[in-house]
Amino acid sequence: MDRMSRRVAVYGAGSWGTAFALVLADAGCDVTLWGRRPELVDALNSTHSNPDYLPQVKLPGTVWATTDPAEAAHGAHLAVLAVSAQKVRPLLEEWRPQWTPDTVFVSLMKGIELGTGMLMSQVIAETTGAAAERIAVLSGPNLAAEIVDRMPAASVVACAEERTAAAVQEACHTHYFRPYTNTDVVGCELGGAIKNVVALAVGVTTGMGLGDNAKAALITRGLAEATRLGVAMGASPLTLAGLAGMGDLVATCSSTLSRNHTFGRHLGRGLTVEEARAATTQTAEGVASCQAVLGLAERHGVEMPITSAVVDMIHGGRAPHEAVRELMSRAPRSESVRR
Ligand SMILES: NC(=O)C1=CN([C@@H]2O[C@H](COP(=O)(O)OP(=O)(O)OC[C@H]3O[C@@H](n4cnc5c(N)ncnc54)[C@H](O)[C@@H]3O)[C@@H](O)[C@H]2O)C=CC1
Ligand SMILES: O=C(CO)COP(=O)(O)O
Repeated sequence: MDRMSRRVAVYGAGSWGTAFALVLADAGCDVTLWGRRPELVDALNSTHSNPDYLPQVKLPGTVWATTDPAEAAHGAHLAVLAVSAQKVRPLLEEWRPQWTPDTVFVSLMKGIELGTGMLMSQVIAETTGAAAERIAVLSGPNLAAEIVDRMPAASVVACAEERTAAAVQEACHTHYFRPYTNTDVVGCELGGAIKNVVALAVGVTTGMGLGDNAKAALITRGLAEATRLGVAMGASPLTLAGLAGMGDLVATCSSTLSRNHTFGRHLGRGLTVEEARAATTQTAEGVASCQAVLGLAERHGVEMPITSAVVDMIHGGRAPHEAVRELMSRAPRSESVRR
């Protein structure tokens, strides 16, 4: 990357946008972090911390926050998107004129758009007009609260154009953050979105006190669901077996830091969906995206019983113990059945 391209815009000053701004700054980039709330942006600039999401972070002086999206875009060759997946479309439409024909977009978002069933890379392509060579996604086991403590983590940067993936990899490679490249964008995005749904299911069984065998079964069969849908949509099963699939399943389904896992635990302990929502101040993407994932599964003729159970619990009023009973009483089958 040339000198100019060391300027990066990160949109979304929530947990992951803030943590990734730190990674980029540690990798030598000058980062402008866009946030929508002036009081949070002021706090970021005056304290170099993020009191609302990650008070423990100490951002270096090369991270500057702004509420002005045009200021964020100015001179930045990378536009990193870290807002909630269901909220990004109108923002991209509004901001489109601020980017240049060279801007490379990097999605950090792990969700599928409700209504359209589009992956975030597809939403970016449709709203900005950018070609696939300029759209990358970053996905992997990357809990923001660990990253800001500079604890070791690996991730995947995927782009149809290997050189773009390599440029993004170079922009965010630090001594504690190790990104791999991949050209399988669909596999990486599906892995990131579906692990959130599986983490909700694991959270439910954890909240119900159903033990580690249940957790292992959900993680493994959740991976089977992700792989079936991925293959039907053109992804490589190896991608789902990698960091963006299995890796992120392990992190998210094991960690109490995960918002999806925590939301599921609330349900498993007997909270209603509304009570769980009220207890969750940050984005738990699986809550909305589970419906979009199930829609994709139906469109592609793929069975996803865990996803279906999560949709039933969150959007259909099904009690957790009923969902567990239904999953366990499904007709016996071979482990190798593909669809
Ligand atoms: N937190 C984490 O550890 C990780 C999160 N992710 C993904 O990153 C994405 C962002 O998640 P987080 O930063 O964790 O969520 P968050 O809840 O901490 O922050 C969400 C951000 O989106 C913004 N936002 C929400 N609605 C908006 C709207 N209508 N207009 C403008 N901005 C709006 C919020 O102001 C906030 O800056 C999600 O897709 C998540 O799955 C991916 C990897 C790790
Ligand atoms: O994606 C994540 C870790 O890789 C964060 O998971 P949650 O969104 O469930 O907190």
